[in-house]
Amino acid sequence: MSETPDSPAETGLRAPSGARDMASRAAELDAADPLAHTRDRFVLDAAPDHASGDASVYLDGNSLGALPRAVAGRVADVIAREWGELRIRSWTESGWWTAPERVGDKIAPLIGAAPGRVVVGDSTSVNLFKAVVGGVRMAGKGCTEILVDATTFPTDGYIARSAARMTGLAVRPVEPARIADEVTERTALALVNHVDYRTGRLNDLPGITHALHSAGALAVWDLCHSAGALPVGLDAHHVDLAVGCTYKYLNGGPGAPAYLYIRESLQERFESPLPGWNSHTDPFAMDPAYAPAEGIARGRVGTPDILSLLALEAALEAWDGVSIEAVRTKSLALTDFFLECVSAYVPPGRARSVTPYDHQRRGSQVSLECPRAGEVMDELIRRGVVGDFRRPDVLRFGFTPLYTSFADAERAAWVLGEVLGALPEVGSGTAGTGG
Ligand SMILES: Cc1ncc(COP(=O)(O)O)c(C=O)c1O
Ligand SMILES: Nc1c(O)cccc1C(=O)C[C@H](N)C(=O)O
Repeated sequence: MSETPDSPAETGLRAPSGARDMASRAAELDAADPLAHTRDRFVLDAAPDHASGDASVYLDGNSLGALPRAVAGRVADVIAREWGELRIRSWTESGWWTAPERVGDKIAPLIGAAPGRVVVGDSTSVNLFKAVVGGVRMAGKGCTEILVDATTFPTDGYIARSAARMTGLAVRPVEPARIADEVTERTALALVNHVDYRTGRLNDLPGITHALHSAGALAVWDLCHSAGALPVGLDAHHVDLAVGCTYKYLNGGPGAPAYLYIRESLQERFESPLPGWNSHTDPFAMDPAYAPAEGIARGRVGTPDILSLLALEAALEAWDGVSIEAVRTKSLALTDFFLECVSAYVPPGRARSVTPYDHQRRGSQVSLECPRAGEVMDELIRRGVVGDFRRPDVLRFGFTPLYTSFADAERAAWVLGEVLGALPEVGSGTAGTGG
């Protein structure tokens, strides 16, 4: 990995203390946790117990968030009453037609956006396409290139390359930390991941955005691994365009629709490359000539995926009375504590954290490099600790403050210590989830 470790925990893990005082510390931390009550808003296994392997610890909310309790009843009502009884009337009477903007306004405070700047619909990949092509169309005439985060999740790179081909620009991969030095007056925009999906590294959104603006380029952020895990501050940092999924820390469910943020002052100039009838100023005019809607609705394309969209809306109720700042505080405490438990339980030299120790650079996951990581994750899952594996050698553990407890973190580290301690005996199974 290209990451340079920056913490004691990353350079050599201490000998297993065997000390169960970490378990008592976890109990104390859980007792003092102001977000402990939100765990009941989710469907999860019973509290973890070292003596039995029955209950699982779910540390994969950075891939698929757990099911919020409010979702099943709401979806049942949408199906039985809104669809089953009201049928077509629900487009207006049940608020289906305006759901993309309404749900966008519910996500907005979590990513630091005022109302009217976020629209929900389509996948992350599709919204990346809208953002990148829309951004290039707003960039200066002499621009010849798009910068792409060299460590990006692959879909962003694929989409950026295709968008560049269509708009006649080149794509240049650049490490996020180098963007301020590499941006030039020929750069139309940079597409950057806020949190790196493999390492959990948090990129400097305010600094990179400022550097891009200073060179006259636009900043386009992928928030998949930060939205719902930490404050993003889109409006405060003058981000131009942003995109994110809702199935990770926002718990919207498998395939839940993504969202697009467009800075208010750019909305009038935003020309969607996918101008479907739902983004028309008067969709039911059925006008052959396209005229974009005012405001964020011009980020829409076609008919919204109502069942998933309304499941997401219900999922967002899990945030009632919760501030994103409180979530960030707990996220850092959880990842600190997990790293400490890993240091205590994992035999020296068996694993190395590639997640930055510095709070300013850390998202809400811990990634550990170790040999035979696929087999290790298979064994962890068999023993009830669900994280995931990314090739070739990364174990990922995601921490969702709304439902992850300190006891979860301690148990996961304990089981990891046992599995890595017995590494020669680990079977030669196949790769873990999502490899
Ligand atoms: C950073 C990032 N971008 C995009 C995606 C996926 O895009 P889509 O929702 O279109 O599958 C993911 C995860 O799947 C991701 O981690
Ligand atoms: N979107 C996913 C899916 O449809 C299936 C399995 C995993 C995913 C993921 O979200 C992967 C995730 N973005 C990652 O960080 O690796």
